[in-house]
Amino acid sequence: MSPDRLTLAVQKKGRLFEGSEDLLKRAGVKLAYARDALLRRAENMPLDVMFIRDDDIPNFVASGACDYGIVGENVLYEMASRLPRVARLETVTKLGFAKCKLKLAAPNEGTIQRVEDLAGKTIATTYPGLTDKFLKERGIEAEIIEMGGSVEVAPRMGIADAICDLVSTGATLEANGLVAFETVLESEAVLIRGPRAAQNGAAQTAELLIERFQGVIASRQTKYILLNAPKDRLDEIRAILPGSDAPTVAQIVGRDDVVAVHAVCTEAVFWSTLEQLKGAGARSILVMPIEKMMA
Ligand SMILES: Nc1ncnc2c1ncn2[C@@H]1O[C@H](COP(=O)(O)OP(=O)(O)OP(=O)(O)O)[C@@H](O)[C@H]1O
Ligand SMILES: O=P(O)(O)OC[C@H]1O[C@H](OP(=O)(O)OP(=O)(O)O)[C@H](O)[C@@H]1O
Ligand SMILES: [Mg+2]
Repeated sequence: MSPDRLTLAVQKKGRLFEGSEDLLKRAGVKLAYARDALLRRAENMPLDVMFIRDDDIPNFVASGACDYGIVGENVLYEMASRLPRVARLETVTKLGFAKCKLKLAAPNEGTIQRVEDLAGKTIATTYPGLTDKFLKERGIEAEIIEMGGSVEVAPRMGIADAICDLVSTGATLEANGLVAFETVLESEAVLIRGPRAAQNGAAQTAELLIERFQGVIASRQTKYILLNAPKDRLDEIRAILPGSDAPTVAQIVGRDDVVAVHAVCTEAVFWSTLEQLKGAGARSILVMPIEKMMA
């Protein structure tokens, strides 16, 4: 691998792939077309993107095979519990996608309803390191059964009494007659940096890419709001605008009682926010996405 090109490891296919691809695209990275390639070069910057299985990403980065990686915190911490060099990896930034929780769950209306009930029981999981750490911290002795996937079927098949697995909507748990009773970890995709990244000749590219990633993340829920506000209710309307400290207030030609307000809102704008604004007298409310942001 060229020392002057930055390397970034991302998941080849799966739940992290789409978010990683979207982030790169929004950050202006143009990847050269290559069908089923393990490595794709960026056409417009000295960057190579390596497509691998997510479990391999922390170790690829920790060993210096790649400078950076995009991986779920769940996999990062699980691997960190097994490999000291992974435990030393630096998390550069959270990326705001692939949000899920690692949870303990057991059959509906069974005898396991809280963590203490796990003593002497069996727990199936793809995350033995994280599960073990959680149980040890609480002084509970239980047998951990490692599985590669489809963990939710384990109790029904008589393989384990409980499970420790990822949950997002909860649909998979429900479909398998399971109920969660404890959260072990809250996880999302993160950007990790390896020990050799700083020495790479393309460290400047990394700086630029990280700044762009942070811009993409910040602009995701940031919205630009335009509205007309009665002058005498301006303070009330400003207080409703989510995460906006300095809106622009402009005159409207021919109107003395109403002003135009332009605001960048850094927190989520819901339908209920618009209803509140309308209730405070705002009219002609427009909410627009922001494509790019740089501080
Ligand atoms: N239901 C979910 N909702 C949101 N994020 C999830 C969900 N399930 C998993 N994730 C996140 O996405 C990551 C990848 O999940 P995926 O199911 O694609 O993994 P995998 O099958 O182990 O993939 P690979 O073949 O790369 O090893 C998980 O480690 C987790 O961080
Ligand atoms: O709470 P839910 O929204 O139902 O999501 C949870 C499921 O999603 C993940 O599996 P995935 O669908 O990625 O399949 P996999 O087991 O093959 O990785 C996870 O392992 C759960 O099984
Ligand atoms: Mg995996």
